[in-house]
Amino acid sequence: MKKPVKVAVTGAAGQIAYSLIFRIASGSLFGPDQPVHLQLLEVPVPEVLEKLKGTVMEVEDCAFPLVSGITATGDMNEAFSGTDYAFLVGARPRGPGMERKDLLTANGGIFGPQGKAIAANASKDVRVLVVGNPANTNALIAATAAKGLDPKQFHAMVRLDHNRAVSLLSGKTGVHGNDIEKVIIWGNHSSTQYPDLHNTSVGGKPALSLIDQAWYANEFIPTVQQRGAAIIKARGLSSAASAASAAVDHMRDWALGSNGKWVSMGVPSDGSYGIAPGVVYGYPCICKNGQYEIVQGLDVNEFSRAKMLATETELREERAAIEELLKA
Ligand SMILES: NC(=O)c1ccc[n+]([C@@H]2O[C@H](COP(=O)([O-])OP(=O)(O)OC[C@H]3O[C@@H](n4cnc5c(N)ncnc54)[C@H](O)[C@@H]3O)[C@@H](O)[C@H]2O)c1
Ligand SMILES: O=C(O)C[C@H](O)C(=O)O
Repeated sequence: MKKPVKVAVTGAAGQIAYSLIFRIASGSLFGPDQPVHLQLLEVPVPEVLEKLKGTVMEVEDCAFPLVSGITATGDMNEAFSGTDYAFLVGARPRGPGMERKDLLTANGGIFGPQGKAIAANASKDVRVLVVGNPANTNALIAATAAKGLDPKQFHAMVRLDHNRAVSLLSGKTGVHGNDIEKVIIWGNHSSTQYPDLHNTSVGGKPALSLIDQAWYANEFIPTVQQRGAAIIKARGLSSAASAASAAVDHMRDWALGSNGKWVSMGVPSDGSYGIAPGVVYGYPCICKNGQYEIVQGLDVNEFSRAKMLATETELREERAAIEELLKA
């Protein structure tokens, strides 16, 4: 048996965690031969910790062969002790009629202290995926606070949008998602994100040769951009199992490699494609040997450039709005 890896999940009594923890424990993340030690963090409020206890009891009752231990705590230093992989999920979700950036004030304050606690306690190679909204700017806050770690160790999740785009295109073309490649989500996990099909192939053919431009511009893009709101309207709660699934996809590809495939990841901009350095921006990435690289050299037409800039502008505005948190 391999040595267990330590996997932290924050917001561990919440609805995404209720799916995510069980996926990690069952081996969906690292495969059937990798034991995991679960580190579950919640707010130090007695009723919430009691609820977390209930989740832990259920994990125990699954008798998962791969779970080597469980730490459930309201103390972030304990939760991030020796962590190899961290999912920062704990944050308030939006309700109907809200944009995700409306959560910046409520949630921004969570991620600085957690970034600090990760830098102080986690493995120096820790990989952190921020799921809590607004995910891109929260990742920037956490990375900035985590002195001594590389900002590239902090990602934001746009994989749910990527998976939504694949699924929608699959439904339209009748080709299984397995045969759809090179979808890109550029920018923010928000309604300004740009789902780009200019490089996408569907069953080996260019996607844009199979769908008409009007459907792409007027149906496909807005549907992907608004899918989170559509789920909230239908369920009365924000997406949970699909978010957990996307989080597993993101972390697995980052850690184990994407096998040459393009995957969309919110990563700190290095200036690629003219995007402001530092903002956490959705890019097409290829992962290998535990590292990611932004796909370079793509042609960007005027249509795409305008949309990439719109989402970059929103991210700059979010960064300006929390400037004080970046200094703390
Ligand atoms: N990036 C994405 O694609 C994506 C997708 C879905 C949801 N989300 C976001 O994920 C977040 C969680 O969603 P949910 O549905 O699980 O919410 P939820 O309300 O069911 O659970 C959130 C949990 O986080 C806990 N929490 C709050 N502050 C915390 C802190 N400082 N430390 C540890 N735990 C803390 C709460 O006590 C709660 O139990 C929301 O912000 C939501 O908008 C992001
Ligand atoms: O839309 C939301 O607020 C939740 C989540 O970010 C989603 O995309 O489903």
